[in-house]
Amino acid sequence: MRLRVDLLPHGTYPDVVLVIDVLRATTTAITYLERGADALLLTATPDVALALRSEGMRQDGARPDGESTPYLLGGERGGLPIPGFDFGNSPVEAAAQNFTGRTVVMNTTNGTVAAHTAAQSGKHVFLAALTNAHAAARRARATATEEIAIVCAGTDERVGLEDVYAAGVLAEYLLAMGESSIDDGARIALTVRRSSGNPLEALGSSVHGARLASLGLGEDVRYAAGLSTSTLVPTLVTGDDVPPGTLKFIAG
Ligand SMILES: O=C(O)[C@H](CS(=O)(=O)O)OP(=O)(O)O
Ligand SMILES: [Mg+2]
Repeated sequence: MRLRVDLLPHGTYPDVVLVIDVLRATTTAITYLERGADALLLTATPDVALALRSEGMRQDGARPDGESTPYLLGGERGGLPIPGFDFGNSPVEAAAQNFTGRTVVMNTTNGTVAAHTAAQSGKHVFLAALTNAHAAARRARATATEEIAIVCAGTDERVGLEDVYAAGVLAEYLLAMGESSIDDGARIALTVRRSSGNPLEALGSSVHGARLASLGLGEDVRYAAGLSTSTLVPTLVTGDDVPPGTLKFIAG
């Protein structure tokens, strides 16, 4: 088995891909499914998300529960909610809601883009964060036949300490589960994990963690630092019901 860590999304992925965007997209995605969402649709652009909702309203009309569409929109630009969306990209906000029976359509600056890159070639694509680290590692190990690629989303095409740290946590778990050859990306991630303190210290010291704190979103950083608080692993599925320009993830 090969274990590979890409510090930014690039290249092609022949087998299993774990996409990480700890702050905050994959942490928030896990939370939506934890809070009962039927599915997540990760869109390529905000416009695809807005068009989906308009189309859903046109087709469905009013639903019996008084809601006009099964779609709820979550996402951000510059860390703040996108105009016309229902939610930002906050796991704390998501954890306070009940999404039963709803599909959450997500678009974010980095995480949803990384998922689209991974899905272009990956055979099995999962979303991972610190909050589901152990379950995601187990799932990857059980699924892979040749390679596990951990793909860090980064921020605006720059490497993010929070994602590399989480990749190191996943790599540690994976190496404890069986032998693998590891690339230099995995060595870097393991070194960062071992030298950056506990999860909250690591996330808090990252540029993006500090930026979120300055936006008043420090509670999201604290939430994202919760290690293996969930056993849920968002899993990419395909099928005729997946709208163009989106990736569908369900709870696995
Ligand atoms: O919401 C986030 O934390 C970031 C947004 S940004 O880096 O502040 O623009 O988005 P994500 O896609 O979750 O990295
Ligand atoms: Mg991020």
